[in-house]
Amino acid sequence: MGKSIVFVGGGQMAEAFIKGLLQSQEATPDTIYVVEPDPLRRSHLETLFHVTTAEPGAPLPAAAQTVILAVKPQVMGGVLADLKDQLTDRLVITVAAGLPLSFYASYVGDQVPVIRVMPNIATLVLAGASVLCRNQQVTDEQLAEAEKLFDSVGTTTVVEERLMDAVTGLSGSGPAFLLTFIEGLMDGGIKVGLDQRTARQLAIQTVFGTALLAQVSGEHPAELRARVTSPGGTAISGLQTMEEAGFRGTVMVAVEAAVKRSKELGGS
Ligand SMILES: NC(=O)C1=CN([C@@H]2O[C@H](COP(=O)(O)OP(=O)(O)OC[C@H]3O[C@@H](n4cnc5c(N)ncnc54)[C@H](OP(=O)(O)O)[C@@H]3O)[C@@H](O)[C@H]2O)C=CC1
Ligand SMILES: O=C(O)[C@@H]1CCC=N1
Repeated sequence: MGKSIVFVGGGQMAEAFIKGLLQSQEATPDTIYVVEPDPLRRSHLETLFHVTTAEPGAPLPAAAQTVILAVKPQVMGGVLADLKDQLTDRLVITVAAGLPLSFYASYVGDQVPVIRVMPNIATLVLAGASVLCRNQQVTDEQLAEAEKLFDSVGTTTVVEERLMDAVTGLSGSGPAFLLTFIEGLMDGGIKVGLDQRTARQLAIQTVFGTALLAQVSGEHPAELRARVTSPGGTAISGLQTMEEAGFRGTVMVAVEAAVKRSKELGGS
């Protein structure tokens, strides 16, 4: 990309992006500027990535054409109220859950190009799943530029805005569900006598390898699962317990609950 980028908010998501952008060489430290109130976070990011940081209130660098808003939805209104005059000539990219494009227009007007993104935490290891939508002011060139940015840290999908809450429930919140599943696998292993280190390694590699298999094969998960499930074997015994406990339904309801919360955060 080569042009400078401002991150407003230097928390978990900003850190994931900065790491990904630097690792993929899509940006260099001198092109990244982070606005963050917490001095410990600022110093953490400076030490780790050699980027420039500042407290909120300092003017944003004039050369930065792209501003990535990475603060919590609950504080976004205040951030936009403070920055609105500095956002008019830039491309605004927001990663906040829930907030619709109209929310940004209510602060900065409807002439500012805004791209709404739902990334996920796997961006940290260049394996994120980002989903984008745009307002009418975003040109095809700006969208392509944003896609390139997010492609550098994983996959990018462009959707209509009406689907953003749905993807927030699935790919945005999904890592939390999967990590809980990994914990469950680990605890199961520990319960039957494995040490923690072995249980962790096996749980993670099993989830990783299975996801890779599902991706590479292109087969429906049910077809792959049938291959692991020998008649009268071990897997079918475990699967029966999962079905009896309503595991699949619980996962579905978890996605739905996250979607509901995304809608609430967006005010609907
Ligand atoms: N974490 C995730 O997996 C995902 C998060 N998101 C979205 O990304 C956004 C950021 O989330 P996440 O990184 O997890 O949150 P964090 O709380 O880790 O990061 C937000 C940062 O913004 C800082 N901040 C608060 N007020 C201001 C301000 N006025 N100006 C600049 N920075 C400010 C906070 O500082 P302080 O803590 O001192 O208040 C904090 O360091 C959210 O909107 C979330 O919905 C989207 C997808 C996945
Ligand atoms: O929990 C959250 O609100 C953020 C958005 C998606 C994942 N984490």
